[in-house]
Amino acid sequence: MNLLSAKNLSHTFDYELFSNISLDLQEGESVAIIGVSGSGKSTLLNILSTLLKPDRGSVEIFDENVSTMSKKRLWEIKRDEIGLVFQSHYLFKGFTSLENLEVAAILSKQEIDESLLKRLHIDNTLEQKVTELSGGQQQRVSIARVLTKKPRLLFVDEPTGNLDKTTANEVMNIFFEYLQKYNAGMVLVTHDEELAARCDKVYKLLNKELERVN
Ligand SMILES: Nc1ncnc2c1ncn2[C@@H]1O[C@H](COP(=O)(O)OP(=O)(O)OP(=O)(O)O)[C@@H](O)[C@H]1O
Repeated sequence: MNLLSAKNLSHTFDYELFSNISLDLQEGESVAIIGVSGSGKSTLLNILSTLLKPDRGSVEIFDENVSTMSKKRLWEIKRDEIGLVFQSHYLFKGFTSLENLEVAAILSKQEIDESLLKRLHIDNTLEQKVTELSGGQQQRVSIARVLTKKPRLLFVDEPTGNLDKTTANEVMNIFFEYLQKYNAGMVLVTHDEELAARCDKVYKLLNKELERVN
């Protein structure tokens, strides 16, 4: 089964960003998308993660077409199976770290993994309001929150932007271990070619096409 299968996607804002691009993602697989600023990487990620409807083409998740599935099914998939790690964290601002994690745990009926909090070095921030944390700490709380719900699909946009190199590597290790443990898949958008090279496949968005480079 494909976790994700996108076929012949095209999208235009002020200009055509890409046309006729296709991408598949298997269980346990990681795919990186690189490309210059403005080439449409984040737009593509938004389409793959069901946040944005493509002008043309289709996205299938677990072999089900997103554009024809019921609203209820799409909502379930978004709630339980899609994990978004974007630069803007969308944490609940008046809440502590722990409360943010508890919301995810309750909604998805999953347990908070304390060893994950230790590895992300946020186990000592649990009682603090997230607004009192540094950008890098907030980013790690948002990563912990996403992984708490145990999604099968991770969509990750520049996940290590706020982090020093050692922490960034540890975060990527956590993602890769997660993919193996839960048979999940990850689409990673990044400018960092070193980071991209750790993925199973690397594509470049260039001249409106998605070209496999690694
Ligand atoms: N909602 C929107 N409405 C109109 N134009 C948009 C919208 N979102 C993105 N764009 C435009 O589409 C183009 C591609 O943006 P996108 O964020 O997908 O590129 P990117 O490759 O991710 O860039 P970066 O690497 O700088 O994050 C840009 O010109 C941007 O202004």
